[in-house]
Amino acid sequence: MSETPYDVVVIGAGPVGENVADRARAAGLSVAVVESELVGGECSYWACMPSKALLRPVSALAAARAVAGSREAVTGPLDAEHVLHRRDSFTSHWKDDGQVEWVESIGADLVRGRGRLDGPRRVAVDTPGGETLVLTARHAVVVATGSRAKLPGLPGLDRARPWTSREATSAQAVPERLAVVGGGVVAVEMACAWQALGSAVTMLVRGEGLLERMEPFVGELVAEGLADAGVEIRTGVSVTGVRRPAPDSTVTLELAGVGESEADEVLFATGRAPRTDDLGLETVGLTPGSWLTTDDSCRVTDVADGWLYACGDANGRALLTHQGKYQARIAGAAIAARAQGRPVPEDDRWGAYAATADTAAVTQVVFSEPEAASAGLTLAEAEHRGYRARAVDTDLGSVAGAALVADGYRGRARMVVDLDREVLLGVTFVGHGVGELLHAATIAVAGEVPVGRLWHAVPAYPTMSEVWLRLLEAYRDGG
Ligand SMILES: Cc1cc2nc3c(=O)[nH]c(=O)nc-3n(C[C@H](O)[C@H](O)[C@H](O)COP(=O)(O)OP(=O)(O)OC[C@H]3O[C@@H](n4cnc5c(N)ncnc54)[C@H](O)[C@@H]3O)c2cc1C
Ligand SMILES: NC(=O)c1ccc[n+]([C@@H]2O[C@H](COP(=O)([O-])OP(=O)(O)OC[C@H]3O[C@@H](n4cnc5c(N)ncnc54)[C@H](O)[C@@H]3O)[C@@H](O)[C@H]2O)c1
Repeated sequence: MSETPYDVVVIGAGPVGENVADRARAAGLSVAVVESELVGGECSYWACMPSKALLRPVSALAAARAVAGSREAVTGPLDAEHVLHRRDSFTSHWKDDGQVEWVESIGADLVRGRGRLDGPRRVAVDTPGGETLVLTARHAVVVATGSRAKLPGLPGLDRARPWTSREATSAQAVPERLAVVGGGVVAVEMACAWQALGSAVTMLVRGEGLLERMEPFVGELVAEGLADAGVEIRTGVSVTGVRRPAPDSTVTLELAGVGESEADEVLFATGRAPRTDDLGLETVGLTPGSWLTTDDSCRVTDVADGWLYACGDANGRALLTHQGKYQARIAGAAIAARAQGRPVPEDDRWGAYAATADTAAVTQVVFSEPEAASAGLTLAEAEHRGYRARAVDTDLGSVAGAALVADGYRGRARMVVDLDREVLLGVTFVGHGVGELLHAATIAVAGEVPVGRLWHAVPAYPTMSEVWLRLLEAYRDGG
């Protein structure tokens, strides 16, 4: 069997694989990128882009309805047909020509097919034409195969044709009743979108609230917003079985101790599993189906000779496109430096080859109505890590800029201060439009800007950013 040598072989052409390829090519390395579905990955076709295209009209409508004067101009609900049509254009109608062109433009070779490790530095690709190609890597193989929806092993589920995030972001018709199982980010965003598009949504949440990994007030305010929009939220409910007797019949969910719930479609938004199960991990001594543990340069820790890297969802560090792309930039730089014999210092916190933000300054926006946005640690995480930390809270609605944005603006902000160094460990906002407030917080956290210096970062009047003054005042006054 012929073998084609490259400096770097990337498995998976999602946003993360594309970015590793770009950085390696920029350093003059030869690169092959292997993709089994669409170049652009989950993010472009079944995750970030289509979900945000579904949610933006919800937020635009809420903005207009929140202000006297424009409120009276809004005469009806969302037009689902137009929203779905606009969503389709954001996925390029599930065609990847544009992204293929981009891969070609950086001078990487795209290899269509399913890639599998075939021993150290070797990748076997089963092509759509039925051939198997072998690619070898002089310097690095990068696993960027992402994640897929994880479904619980419930009786009847496999015959019930459940929606996962793929169907929830690509559906072409609005179900009359949609049950959503889960209380995490996918559940919240999709409940928000489909309720606004006309479904009667019921959320079946196993835990006590929504978005439990964020500050507790986030889940509370987001739940209020969803309930105001008409979503029924049932917490502390476990689904124990699913029945759909015929393909076009309704679906019945059996709930532990509280009867049943019926819907036209059911979305399981119950977390993610790494796409590493059919990847030949066993040929290099790793366990198929596992998250790939890496060091901060994204090099897989349990493989000798340092040739295997894992970036993006596949390493489980932070399941977000922007964090994965950040890892890709860092891994690409580290691969190039090591290939060129330049030093890559170990444990170089905040250095060019260490994805430090993955543990200290992860950013996330939940695009529900209201939005939630966070950078860095929650108070609970900070305390868990042993920081002497204090949370400072303020009501976003009391900021003049927020009152102008919406009549009766409801929102909240928190900063978590490291009392020993007087820098911020984390910041969280919830309220309409807070996603665009986040980057200032990100810079404060990642930059470890002293609280004393933040007083000199003067927010413009009257913007919502004046929330920073309220937070600093509350900290100064011991609040
Ligand atoms: C509904 C939803 C909404 C989301 N919204 C956001 C958001 O707003 N913002 C955000 O930051 N994150 C969001 N995420 C998370 C985001 O989608 C992921 O973090 C991101 O897609 C990870 O990128 P990746 O390149 O690691 O993996 P993916 O995007 O999953 O790409 C992996 C690629 O590898 C390919 N592949 C897999 N196995 C093989 C193989 N053996 N051989 C060849 N190719 C292979 C796949 O076909 C795929 O193209 C969302 C997720 C979901 C489910
Ligand atoms: N805007 C964004 O940034 C965005 C949007 C969507 C997804 N994402 C990313 O995608 C990842 C996956 O999101 P997700 O919502 O699927 O996962 P998640 O881990 O955030 O939430 C999973 C939810 O399902 C529940 N659950 C798990 N197993 C269950 C079971 N058997 N029965 C009932 N409930 C169960 C959990 O308690 C939790 O509420 C997230 O980590 C997030 O980072 C990001």
